[in-house]
Amino acid sequence: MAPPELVPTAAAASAFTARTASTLPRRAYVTFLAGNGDYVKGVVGLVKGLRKVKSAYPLVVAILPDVPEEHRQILESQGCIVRQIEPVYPPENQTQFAMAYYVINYSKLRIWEFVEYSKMIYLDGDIEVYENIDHLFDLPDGKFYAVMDCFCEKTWSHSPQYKIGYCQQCPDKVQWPEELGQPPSLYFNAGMFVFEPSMETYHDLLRKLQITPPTPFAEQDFLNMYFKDIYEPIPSVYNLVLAVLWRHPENVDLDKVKVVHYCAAGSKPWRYTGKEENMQREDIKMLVKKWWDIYHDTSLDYRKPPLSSDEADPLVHVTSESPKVPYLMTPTPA
Ligand SMILES: O=c1ccn([C@@H]2O[C@H](COP(=O)(O)OP(=O)(O)O)[C@@H](O)[C@H]2O)c(=O)[nH]1
Ligand SMILES: OC[C@H]1O[C@H](O[C@@H]2[C@@H](O)[C@H](O)[C@@H](O)[C@H](O)[C@@H]2O)[C@H](O)[C@@H](O)[C@H]1O
Ligand SMILES: [Mn+2]
Repeated sequence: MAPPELVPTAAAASAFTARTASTLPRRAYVTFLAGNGDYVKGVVGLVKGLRKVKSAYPLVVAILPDVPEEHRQILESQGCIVRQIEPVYPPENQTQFAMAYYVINYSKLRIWEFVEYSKMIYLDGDIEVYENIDHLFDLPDGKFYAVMDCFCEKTWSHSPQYKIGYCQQCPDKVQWPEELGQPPSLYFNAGMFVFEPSMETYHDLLRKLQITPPTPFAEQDFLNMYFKDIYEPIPSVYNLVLAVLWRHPENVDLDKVKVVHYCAAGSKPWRYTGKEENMQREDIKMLVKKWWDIYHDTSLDYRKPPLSSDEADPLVHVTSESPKVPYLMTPTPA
């Protein structure tokens, strides 16, 4: 039982509830952070980019336990909502992932348990939002929205698509040979997607993961299998997979791109050296500078909003007969 001096009056309680109900962000962006390395810079760049485009929704960061306290504090100081999650591992396997570290990306699946939000947009930490995309939250429920990937990079050299030069970005260039059966279903890049958290889906994902043999693109392959029937492609302006710039230049108008995904080898801005293939392209150098301009822009740093009147009043008028509701984080009276 909370001590009487801390139970708010009915008026304060209903004000709190009303404000919470109207302002509780039933929608949020969410990203994923693992390890004690430099991806935390990616997440800081992401939250500052969302602030620059005046997004109305917060950024939740699902962090693994191996993210150091110092990185958590950096994220909280930038206004992120930090949520610790437990790792998710695929079943025992001998799979060669396209990148060895992809095995940690299965932990992304934990975001389906963030059911305090009705709709979320997942963004990798190596993504930057350059134009407001809040309108994607209004897409109809019941579907899984994401941008189609590209199969032309060496990372796909294990696949039949790559071997015959087939890519969904240019389906008419190379016909899918009949002897290979059906062409592959539309396949999305899992660095950005619009989804609805749900405990039922969450438990089903984890259950199905344990009986699904892992494949080279780890959780991206798994999510494509799982959401195959409700996947809805959205335009590539919402997730420019950088390789498309040189693999399918006819499919890109950089002036219209809203979201850039720095997933090409050597393109992570905070690690950029310019040495890898394609990294000396003028458009890549421009996009890397664009990311750094946001990262270094102190005007985009988080500033706590001024407390509203009743929040500013350290002691919300309390009496003992008020209903018990979670009171504001008012400091205990001296
Ligand atoms: O050491 C790592 C590797 C990956 N990630 C997270 O997992 C996402 C997916 O990895 P990555 O973007 O490197 O994959 P890519 O899109 O380049 O294939 C990253 O964006 C980060 O959000 C992380 O936090 N730490
Ligand atoms: O764990 C698998 C990862 O697979 C995806 O990255 C790939 C994919 O985009 C390929 O098409 C590219 O060729 C490749 O460079 C890039 O790394 C997602 O971006 C990432 O979030 C994550 O799901
Ligand atoms: Mn990525």
